[in-house]
Amino acid sequence: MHNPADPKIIVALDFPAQDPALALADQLDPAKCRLKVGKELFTRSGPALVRALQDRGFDVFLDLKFHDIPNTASAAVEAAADLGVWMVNVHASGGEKMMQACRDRLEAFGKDRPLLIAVTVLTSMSADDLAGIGITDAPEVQVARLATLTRNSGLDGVVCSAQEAPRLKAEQGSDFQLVTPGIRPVSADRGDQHRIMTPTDALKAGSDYLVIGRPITQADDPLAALASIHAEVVSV
Ligand SMILES: O=c1ccn([C@@H]2O[C@H](COP(=O)(O)O)[C@@H](O)[C@H]2O)c(=O)[nH]1
Repeated sequence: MHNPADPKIIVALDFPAQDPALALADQLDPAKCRLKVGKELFTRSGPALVRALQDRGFDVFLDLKFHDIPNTASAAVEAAADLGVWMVNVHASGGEKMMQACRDRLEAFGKDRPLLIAVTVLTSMSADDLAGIGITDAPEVQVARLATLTRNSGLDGVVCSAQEAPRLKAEQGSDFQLVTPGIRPVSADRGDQHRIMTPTDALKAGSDYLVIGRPITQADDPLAALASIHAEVVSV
């Protein structure tokens, strides 16, 4: 059910500089969406940009997908927590020891710690792409395997496709958070995304948060695009 205190839409600010990112943020309402800062924008604009978004009242998901040895990944997660982000992520394929080290490093932050989630199988990947890296299971099977590893490592949830949400909610429980990119309104271009779903179908399938980038940021009228998606999801 829709909870106005917990916006479900996370707008991916995939911009090459801070000016267009802040220009869009200045038109958005933190009560209606959260914001995601990924590799491109963070590499160009860094922690100052994250603080500028937080100063405007936004929860920030720092989507840097850390994947490294436990000591390095956990130190990076701690740095994200020091920044006061709402959510941070690692790659589940970094393994249980890496994920546990990241979770342990956040304990010192108590109730102020960010949500820690793990990427399972990128939503751009198909079964053929997985086979290309030596994984012959279907994407849904590999996602389910990594979700179990993630939950057993004590993390809060996973990044997956909404297509996998029904299975993950059944297997991992309703409290295990599902963050789903690959969201495409009916008429939107899928671009490089493979495992996609519409906003309404994703929420019905069990997604907790919808990550949406180009259908909003590349629209002729980004505000109208977001308003249309928002109107669609508040009625689910
Ligand atoms: O599996 C994943 C993990 C992360 N992403 C990120 O989400 C957004 C999606 O943007 P769109 O423009 O709506 O495709 C983007 O920042 C990705 O880095 C993902 O797509 N899939």
